Amino acid sequence: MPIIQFPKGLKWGTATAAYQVEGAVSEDGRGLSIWDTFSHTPGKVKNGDNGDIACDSYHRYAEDVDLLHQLGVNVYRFSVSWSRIYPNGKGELNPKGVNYYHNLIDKLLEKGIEPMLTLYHWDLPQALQDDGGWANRETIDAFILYAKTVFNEFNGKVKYWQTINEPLCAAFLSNYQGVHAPGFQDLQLAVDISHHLLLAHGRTVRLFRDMRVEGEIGTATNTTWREPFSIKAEDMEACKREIGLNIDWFLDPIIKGEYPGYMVEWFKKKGAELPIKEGDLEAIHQPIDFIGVNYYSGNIARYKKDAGLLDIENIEIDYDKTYIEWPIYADGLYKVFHYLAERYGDIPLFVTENGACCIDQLSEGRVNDQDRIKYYQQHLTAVSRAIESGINITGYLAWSLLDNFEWAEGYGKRFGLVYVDFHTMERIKKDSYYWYKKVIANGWMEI
Ligand SMILES: N=NNCCOCCOc1ccc(-c2cn(C[C@@H]3NC[C@@H](O)[C@H]3O)nn2)cc1
Repeated sequence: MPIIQFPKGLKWGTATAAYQVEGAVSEDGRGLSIWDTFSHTPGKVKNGDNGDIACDSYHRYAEDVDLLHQLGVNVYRFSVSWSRIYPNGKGELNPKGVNYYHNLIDKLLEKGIEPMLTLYHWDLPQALQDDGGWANRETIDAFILYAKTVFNEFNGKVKYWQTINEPLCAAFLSNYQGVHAPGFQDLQLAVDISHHLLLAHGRTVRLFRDMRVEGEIGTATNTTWREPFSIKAEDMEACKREIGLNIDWFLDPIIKGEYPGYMVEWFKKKGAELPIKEGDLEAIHQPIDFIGVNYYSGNIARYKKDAGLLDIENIEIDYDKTYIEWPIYADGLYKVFHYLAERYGDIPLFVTENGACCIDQLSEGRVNDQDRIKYYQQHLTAVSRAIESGINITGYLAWSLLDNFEWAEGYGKRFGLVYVDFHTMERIKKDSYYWYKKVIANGWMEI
């Protein structure tokens, strides 16, 4: 059986996010977030699911850290709930919220696990949304206050930091497609918010440097791949737009100091213009220590006039799909790595999310998720191919440690290495957990 060897220094871990796992939404002073509002709005989330309890990780974090320790990871990525720290987004600090994250981080460090802290994973305090949310530039100031507080509290304990998770989703799924909180459908609003999220990112990185916070700070970028259906210019340009909205739109301003012109023109044609003010691009254009790569899927695609935002249609016939209907296309991850290296140079790439949604049948206390194991084998092969090609990949985090609240899909879409019985909160290690544990321990995998 051939094996694939990984470099000794590659960091291994898993990832979660506050609203998806914590629960305890009204406990110890936490304020409401836009996802509390959105998930309690009828029709927004499948089965009427919400994050009120989720995986109850707020009370069970020690158990979760034990699962991480037994798994053998050296990094655990989680996010801080802004409205636990500042229940109204700014103003009065909530010490009990701060204390929860000290307890979580201390427990991780006790077990020799490096925390990777995401400052914003979509759960904007509702009080700030009531004042216009990310459409209001003043929300950026509130974010900087929040970031400063988190940096002050956890500097020295946390060595890996991420600013804003998947700004494509936070801007466009949330304000153009309208399928995520707060649920607007307005392209100009989405473009405005994408710019303000980049401003928040850049000013946070500047603050991180000015405060001399220890460690590394980076992004958490949606990535996807589109293989042109043909070599016709219209097909290739359509694919470039899809990849460009995921990657170029958010990383060019950070790394190159300018937006991708072809996308600026595309949005202008669609009636949306960037709200750039004097000094904005300089504020965004701050050196980062790594690009966080969140990859799930890709496919063949071609130009189709007036199809969606980007005049593109997916041709998915060549691929098996996961249970969330995303095509399985591991070669796309390999191409994303090369795309990032060619476009942005040798900035370290850290895979901060990759994983599969599977049906996951619990039978006699076991979940035989061979489909998820195969997904990981395929995508870790892409990681190894890229590393062997000279791409600077420093870590790999599986999404996710636990089955959790998968946003508008609710709890019916399971991504965890650990099965969660949402009636009892029992955690049950899936076969993929044991498989991943072996890969981490050995530093290689059989294929
Ligand atoms: N043609 N139009 N394109 C422009 C608009 O694209 C629409 C893009 O849709 C998308 C894009 C990305 C996702 C997605 C979901 N997850 C899983 C979560 N990641 C963070 C963590 O919380 C996980 O739960 N990762 N990525 C879904 C839908």
